[in-house]
Amino acid sequence: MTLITVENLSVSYGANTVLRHVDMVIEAGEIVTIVGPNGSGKTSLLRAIIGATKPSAGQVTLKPGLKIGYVPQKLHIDPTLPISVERFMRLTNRVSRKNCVEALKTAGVPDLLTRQMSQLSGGQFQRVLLARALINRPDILLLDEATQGLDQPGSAAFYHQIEDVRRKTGCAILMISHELHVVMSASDRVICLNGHVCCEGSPAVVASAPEYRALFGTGTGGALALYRHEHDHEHDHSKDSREAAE
Ligand SMILES: Nc1ncnc2c1ncn2[C@@H]1O[C@H](COP(=O)(O)OP(=O)(O)OP(=O)(O)O)[C@@H](O)[C@H]1O
Repeated sequence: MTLITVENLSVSYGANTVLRHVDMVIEAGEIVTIVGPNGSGKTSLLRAIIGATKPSAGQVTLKPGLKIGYVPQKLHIDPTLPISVERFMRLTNRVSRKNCVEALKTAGVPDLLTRQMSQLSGGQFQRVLLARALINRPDILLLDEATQGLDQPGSAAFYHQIEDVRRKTGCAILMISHELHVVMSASDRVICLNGHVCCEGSPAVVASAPEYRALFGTGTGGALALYRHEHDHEHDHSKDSREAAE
């Protein structure tokens, strides 16, 4: 079942057109990652999907009644503000304590309910944001650079958590990331964006696509291999070494 259809989408800020003719479909239950250099329009695309930015052309169609959970890039909470995890989670959602506990469990941090937000580690904080996005049982989670500020093992652990969330809840996931090598392992499909869709496909296909390599170089090919054991596809390393030798 199709959750989101983006057709011929263009987004402009004044005379500056940042997205041109973008077509994209997100199906139920899939994990899709959008990669692209700074300023390539990734956030603008997410904002157009949630209706926060108006397209200058084309359209976004959501499945009727689609429930979206949003995990922001970063959220600043005044460290002097005493607020518990439970209170934070219930600020914007009218939910029971039981629902909070369930969501924290799904996000991999079952024991944080009574902790202070200001005392959480970066990874715990992002998982609380994830739990908050899960409370209303969304059909799809949107994550905008959700691992910013985490180190590489922390990011990898967060993305494994995302895969686990998908397994447990069946929700689709659309995420933006710079950390191509880490995030790709968790993705069914990768869309490489640079004002338009440059290329798209399985992580291995995108990593070896000339358009992707032109934008990001060949460095991530080897790092992707670190995660190969989690996939049933093959990655053509002969090409990497050939290019490295050139
Ligand atoms: N509200 C706005 N008004 C004017 N220009 C904007 C606005 N939001 C974004 N832009 C411009 O649109 C372009 C795309 O920005 P966007 O944030 O969508 O890219 P991004 O791929 O998410 O970038 P990054 O990886 O740096 O977060 C940039 O050149 C940015 O300066």
